[in-house]
Amino acid sequence: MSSLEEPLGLDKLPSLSTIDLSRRFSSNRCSTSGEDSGLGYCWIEGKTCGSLTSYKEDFKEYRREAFIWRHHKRENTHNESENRYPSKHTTNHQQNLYCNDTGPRDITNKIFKGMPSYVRIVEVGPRDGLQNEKNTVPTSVKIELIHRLVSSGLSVVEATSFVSPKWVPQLADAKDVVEAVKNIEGARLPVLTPNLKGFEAAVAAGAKEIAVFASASESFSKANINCTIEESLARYRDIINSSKKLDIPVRGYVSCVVGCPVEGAISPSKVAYVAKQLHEMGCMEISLGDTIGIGTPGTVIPMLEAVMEVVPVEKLAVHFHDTYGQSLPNILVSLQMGISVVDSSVAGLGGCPYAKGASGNVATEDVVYMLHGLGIKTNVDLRKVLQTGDFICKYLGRPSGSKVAVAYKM
Ligand SMILES: CC(C)(COP(=O)([O-])OP(=O)([O-])OC[C@H]1O[C@@H](n2cnc3c(N)ncnc32)[C@H](O)[C@@H]1OP(=O)([O-])[O-])[C@@H](O)C(=O)NCCC(=O)NCCSC(=O)C[C@@](C)(O)CC(=O)[O-]
Repeated sequence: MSSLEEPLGLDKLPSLSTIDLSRRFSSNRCSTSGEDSGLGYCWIEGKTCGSLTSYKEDFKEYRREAFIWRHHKRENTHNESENRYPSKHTTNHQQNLYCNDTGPRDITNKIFKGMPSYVRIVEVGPRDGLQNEKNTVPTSVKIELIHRLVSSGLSVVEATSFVSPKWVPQLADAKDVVEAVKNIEGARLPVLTPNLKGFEAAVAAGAKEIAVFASASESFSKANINCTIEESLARYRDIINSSKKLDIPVRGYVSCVVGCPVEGAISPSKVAYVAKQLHEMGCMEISLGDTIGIGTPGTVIPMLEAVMEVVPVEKLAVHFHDTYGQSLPNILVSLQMGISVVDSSVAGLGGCPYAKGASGNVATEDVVYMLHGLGIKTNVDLRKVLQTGDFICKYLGRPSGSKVAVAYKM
């Protein structure tokens, strides 16, 4: 059985016994019989039943309970995009994609208490995803990537950076990109600016939302933007003063919130200090970046606790690079702590050119798959994100960094 067919083992998680129906996902039970188009029957009582007949028995047994939930889900998915559910041509793995969308929303167990019902995904692929690419990606490809990401339902797509082309040659076409996408409807298209020069260039090109980026590590601040943390905060106060006059919202990033490629572990109090400064100067949201992807829930939780002491949780976002494969558990604990904005990159693209060893961001496809599996809404069409990841990976000539994308193609 492929890994995707392994039961999720939800019944093995601690204290899950309180769930009336500890349901287990198994792809061989996602029938395409059409008996129930896609709802409710992918989660079967935690019984091992491999055959179709036992599935049918299970299904009858839960049809009643599932009815209310199925009816509710159907209402919610009424206006979802077409081809939402498996057809007879759908492969087994592709079925999983649809079945996973039926994750039991009514998870009552305490470990899921307080989880958001909706998570906003901030797609950073066109910026963070491409900035580290060695070979120049044509402007036309970047523009198509942004269009495709927006059409998948992502409501925030970070488009580019207005930084020195000497420092980040890949994004030297920032002006052309913004001029080409600025009128796209249905999504916010923020751009990074490290100083007033970049801010003015971004506004002139038509940018309507800005992101500034400080660091909790002095060494990384110097390496990345050639100034100290305090100097960067002073620059950002100037940007925010200008942005307020133009009614342009500004997001603030804090990089190296867990570790720094030079200094190693970063203290949560330092992260909290920088986040507080950005919040108090007027950033509408603070994204906490594990730039080199070394965080685990064991280090992310204390960092978030420290930051949440000084910045309201609803103003926070998390931004995990996936170097050690810890992004999804880090995101899960972040959600459990009340955060509901998650940054990710299509196909897991990305990495900061000034953070040695930083791998790509967590893949948008994998984040959406996990969230939908928890019954958390994202308004994102996973199939379209997969197609977009396929598009950019084909252009870059390399496999996707998304596990869901790899499984989906099997
Ligand atoms: C900030 C600077 C410019 C300082 O660089 P500097 O050398 O100190 O700047 P300068 O003021 O001395 O100017 C040097 C040259 O750059 C030009 N310049 C100056 N500013 C700009 C501008 N905005 N746009 C375009 N050009 C600019 C300026 O005009 C001058 O041009 P020259 O006279 O040499 O021809 C440089 O260090 C820089 O561009 N750094 C950006 C690096 C970067 O983008 N890193 C990746 C960001 S990702 C990240 O930070 C992490 C994040 C956000 O993803 C979250 C996470 O993962 O943790």
